[in-house]
Amino acid sequence: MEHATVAPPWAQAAEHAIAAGQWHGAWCALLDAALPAALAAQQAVLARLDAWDALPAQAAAAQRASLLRATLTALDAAHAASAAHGAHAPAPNAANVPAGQAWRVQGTQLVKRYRSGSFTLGPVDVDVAPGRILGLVGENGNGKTTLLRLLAADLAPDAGQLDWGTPAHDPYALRARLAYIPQRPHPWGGRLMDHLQFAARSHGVAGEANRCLVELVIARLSLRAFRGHAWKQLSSGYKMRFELARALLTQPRVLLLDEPLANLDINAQQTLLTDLQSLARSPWRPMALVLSSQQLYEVEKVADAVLFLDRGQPRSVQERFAQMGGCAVEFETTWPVATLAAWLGQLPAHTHQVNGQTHIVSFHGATSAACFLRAAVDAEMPLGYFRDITSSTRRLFVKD
Ligand SMILES: Nc1ncnc2c1ncn2[C@@H]1O[C@H](COP(=O)(O)OP(=O)(O)OP(=O)(O)O)[C@@H](O)[C@H]1O
Repeated sequence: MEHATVAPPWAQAAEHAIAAGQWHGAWCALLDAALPAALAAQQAVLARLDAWDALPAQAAAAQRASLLRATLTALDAAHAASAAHGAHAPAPNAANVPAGQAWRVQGTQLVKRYRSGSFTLGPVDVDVAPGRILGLVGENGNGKTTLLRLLAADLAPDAGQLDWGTPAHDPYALRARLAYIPQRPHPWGGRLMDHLQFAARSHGVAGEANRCLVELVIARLSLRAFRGHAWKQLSSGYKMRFELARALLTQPRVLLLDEPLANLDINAQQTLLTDLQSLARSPWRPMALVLSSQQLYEVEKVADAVLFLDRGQPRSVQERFAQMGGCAVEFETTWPVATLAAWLGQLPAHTHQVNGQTHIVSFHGATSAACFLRAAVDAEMPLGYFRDITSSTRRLFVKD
């Protein structure tokens, strides 16, 4: 009896997006699958991408779906063939990294002291496996950049050990697969496409493999329309996407980003985080990803773990939540302060902090966020915004 072949999860996700008419999501899934594919498969995907761009705006959904499905089928076949040969297409990269290397980013009892000031980071432990995302949060000046620079081998720790799973005696292998995007990346000269091709070339990717890799990466990061742009012509959001494209060309195993969401509008933040999440969790080339951000809620949505730094010291989020107990809510209302205070006075034991227009109420007893919301609705409180922050690191930013 013949068994129906079950499509791999990436192909199922792509098929789902195609069926739902989510063209961008479908292309993202297909391009993620194309990046580690053999050159011939990459060329076929690029040809279909050109065909897609040439479709008239009013092209029927069925025609679009059919083009995407043909791309999916070709990629699925290419990956199945690679798997049948026991490996995927060899990465066109000069780095002499042993296959199957257990890359991760691990820091044990890391300490960094700046001689010129009184700031000390740590001791802090970090351990991020491939495919996992660690979010670094904390107020300004609490050591997020310092920690990222230690993990990026950009700063040497005063104490503690760093391990990326690569031989410590081989700094080239390490540098080749470790990508760090600083908060304020340096300007670059020339045109975007030329610059990326040069970056790929300097990582040993030449000729047609270079063209295909760069084209796929710029397509994946929605940079196709900006091929000919210079640095100063790009908005902050697209500058960040460029940095990410340049990092991806090195096929990093560890990706470290300092405030990648700064200066991005809310849609751009969400798109970038979704991209980072799917790139980090690539079934072919998973990356250990660490990012710092002030956008707590956005980071919490994608991170597997969050490290809160307070004056250079790591605070155990779970431990703090256990100590705090109860629940906490954040909301905005147009009620006058006196009206709100009178209404809150009827509620069970709580603390109330005001930050600009935003209120945070923490309950010490058994009151749940749902109870608070029900009471607010019953009182017809005008609510412009409401969030249950009981399990959010936002609570750790609240000043007593
Ligand atoms: N090269 C340096 N020499 C001396 N002190 C430094 C140096 N770099 C950073 N610091 C200090 O170390 C502390 C932590 O800085 P760091 O940039 O790591 O914090 P951060 O949490 O990333 O801040 P932000 O959110 O503002 O980027 C700050 O007090 C900063 O002034």
